[in-house]
Amino acid sequence: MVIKPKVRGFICTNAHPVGCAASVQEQIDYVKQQGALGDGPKNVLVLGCSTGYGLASRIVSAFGYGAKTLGVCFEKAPSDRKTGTAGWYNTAAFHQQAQQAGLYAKTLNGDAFSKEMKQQVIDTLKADMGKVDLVIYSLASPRRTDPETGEVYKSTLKPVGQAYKTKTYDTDKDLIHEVELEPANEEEIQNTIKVMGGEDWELWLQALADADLLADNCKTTAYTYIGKELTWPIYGQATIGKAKEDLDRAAAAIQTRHNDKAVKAYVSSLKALVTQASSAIPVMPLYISLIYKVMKEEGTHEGCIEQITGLFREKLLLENPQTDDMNRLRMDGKETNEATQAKIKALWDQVTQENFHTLSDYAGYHHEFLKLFGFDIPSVDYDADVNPLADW
Ligand SMILES: NC(=O)c1ccc[n+]([C@@H]2O[C@H](COP(=O)([O-])OP(=O)(O)OC[C@H]3O[C@@H](n4cnc5c(N)ncnc54)[C@H](O)[C@@H]3O)[C@@H](O)[C@H]2O)c1
Repeated sequence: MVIKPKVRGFICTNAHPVGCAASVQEQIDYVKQQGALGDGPKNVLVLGCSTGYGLASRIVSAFGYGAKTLGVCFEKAPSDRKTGTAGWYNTAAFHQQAQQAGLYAKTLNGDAFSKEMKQQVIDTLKADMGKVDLVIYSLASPRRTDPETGEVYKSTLKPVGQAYKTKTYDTDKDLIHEVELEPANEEEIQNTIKVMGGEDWELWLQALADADLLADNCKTTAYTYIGKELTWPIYGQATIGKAKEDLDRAAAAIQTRHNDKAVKAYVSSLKALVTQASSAIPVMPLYISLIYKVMKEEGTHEGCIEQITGLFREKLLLENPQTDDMNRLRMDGKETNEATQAKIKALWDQVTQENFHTLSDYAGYHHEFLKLFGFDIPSVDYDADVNPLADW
């Protein structure tokens, strides 16, 4: 099968197995180039392990620290006629590399919010790995089925309190235009918290504790985006921000609840990057195209793998890491500092349909977007016939 990108709106509906493998390889190579990372986790559970920040966390754990990794993801398998999702191919490529390197890796594909998946993870840990010393919570999902009631909750991306009018960039139509986003009602806010808040993170830690699978001094982190004034109305202070605030509550609750094991639970704030999750958020493609421009000029541009390598090395794995006043680990300083934000704000105010492609790094954004699905990678021959089937 010859596979070319099929982009629909903010998503690409297919993926390239060879391209995904090349992009996983690139991340592994980056980690290996860092040399010895020192002492680290031995048994890592990564929830949301197949793309974006979760995949990078898994790669750093395995190839940076030699850890055994158990991953959970929600991906579609390929068939003879249809490609699998990028996360499927990334996972297949990760397994191939891990096997070659003699690293234990197992991945369970299914709904991480369900009781069944928690049980499968527990059974796998008991059979193969034993207690975990690091749990990464990196799920990004538009919906969640409550494991007790079966009710399905959907998250929304809306401002809170008042309507918000802003510039946005429509990647599909190549158009800068104004959007007015209506504020969420209370039910929409609560539903978003139910999906992207901390409840499921707490349930995971509780399930592991009940099965006696938390190692002493186990660390756990969930990822957040805090951002600044430009993104607050649609992120930090919006429905998704309310859900992320709930992670702060959950982190404190996890530490108190699992104090007997001296569990350390942190929310880690990462920088804005092109991932499947962020491309779906209004305003983010415009904002990210502008920060790519500014941060590349400043020499501070980073991708998922650089952010996560830094997080592990400089913060998460330290005994007493520096935190902000909410006990969060901050890796977003190069984006959110006043000087960088001022440059982005200046571009933001100037940007129009006419100057967008020169003022912003949309070319860089678009390249990264295609790369998420294994496309636009120079070393890959996209005219070649490839086998869409892959497994792990
Ligand atoms: N992308 C950014 O700019 C950014 C910035 C800071 C923080 N974050 C946060 O990082 C976390 C990960 O986001 P990402 O951007 O890497 O997203 P992503 O879309 O690349 O990854 C999401 C992962 O969750 C898995 N997943 C989704 N639903 C699932 C389910 N029901 N069961 C099992 N697995 C499921 C997917 O398979 C995938 O592995 C999120 O909490 C996000 O808010 C993202």
